[in-house]
Amino acid sequence: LPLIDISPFLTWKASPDSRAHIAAHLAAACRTHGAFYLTGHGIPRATTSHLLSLARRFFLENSPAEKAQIARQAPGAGDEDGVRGYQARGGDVVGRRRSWREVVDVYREGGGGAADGLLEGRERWPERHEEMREAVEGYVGRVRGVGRAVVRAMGVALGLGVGVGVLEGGTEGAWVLRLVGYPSLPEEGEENGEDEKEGDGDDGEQYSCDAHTDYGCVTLLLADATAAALQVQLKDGTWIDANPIDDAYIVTIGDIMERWTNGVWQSTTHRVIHRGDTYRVNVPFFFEPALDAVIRPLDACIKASGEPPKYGKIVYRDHLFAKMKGNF
Ligand SMILES: O=C(O)CCC(=O)C(=O)O
Ligand SMILES: [Fe+2]
Repeated sequence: LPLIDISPFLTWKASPDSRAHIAAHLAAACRTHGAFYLTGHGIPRATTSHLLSLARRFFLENSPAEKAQIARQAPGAGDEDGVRGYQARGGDVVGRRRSWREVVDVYREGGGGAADGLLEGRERWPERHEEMREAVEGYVGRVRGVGRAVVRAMGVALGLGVGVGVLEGGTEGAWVLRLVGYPSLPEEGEENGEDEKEGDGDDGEQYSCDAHTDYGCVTLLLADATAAALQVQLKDGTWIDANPIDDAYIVTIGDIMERWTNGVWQSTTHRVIHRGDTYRVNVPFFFEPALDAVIRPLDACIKASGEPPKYGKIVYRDHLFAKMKGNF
């Protein structure tokens, strides 16, 4: 996968030439690979490694009962909104398969404005997870800035001059942060004593996380050093390992970006097959449009695609809530 240094979009001092240079690389990366390594993001290594190690400790050092204290609840139970919190292995479904992983989902607070209270909840970090709450909040403050820089660069890459509509109108975008823990997949044929469908596809293959595209705008993956786990599908259908590079994010394109670009950039199909001995930890950050953003193919992209608009108009909130209700 290509390497993109985003630093010219994070400082006022960068020359227009340096930005144009990066934007040209970015355009090629998004069109041909749909994923890239992001360097020059400016988030200290201490911040990212602290968050990864807290996530690892959360998954490995808490009992199931302790984790269940922040388990996802049905919408409407207390002030729960049915999307935040912990899901044990087997709870999370991607594609047609149960994932072989445990997750904690953290959403921006502030309400979704849905009649049924979806996204109206608050984060619940029990006292003993205070350090985690602080680390997540501090990290989100920084990684959102990187997300903004990426979409600003994408706007330039698409010839729009501004950030692909994400920041239009000054409305603050939505976001989701996920802490993910991957135990190693069981050996082939090994009896795991549980629901045999778990992690097990129709084709007999096992996946830690089945092939999918992310539903939002762009995803910034902060992963530990585990190699041979995440795979990205190239446009010709072949799968390649997207192994982590020290201090770089792996960025993938989501469905919203495909709609905005009228398919000039297609959302990235990816999956996880983790057979290594170690417990893998990953913290994807999903950088999203504002909930009230109206998403339709952008005029410049319709022109560039040389095709009529392929996607209708949607409001991001409706798109997101439909995904949430279908458990993605
Ligand atoms: O664990 C990974 O590397 C990817 C996770 C992922 O694709 C997701 O949670 O959407
Ligand atoms: Fe994903």
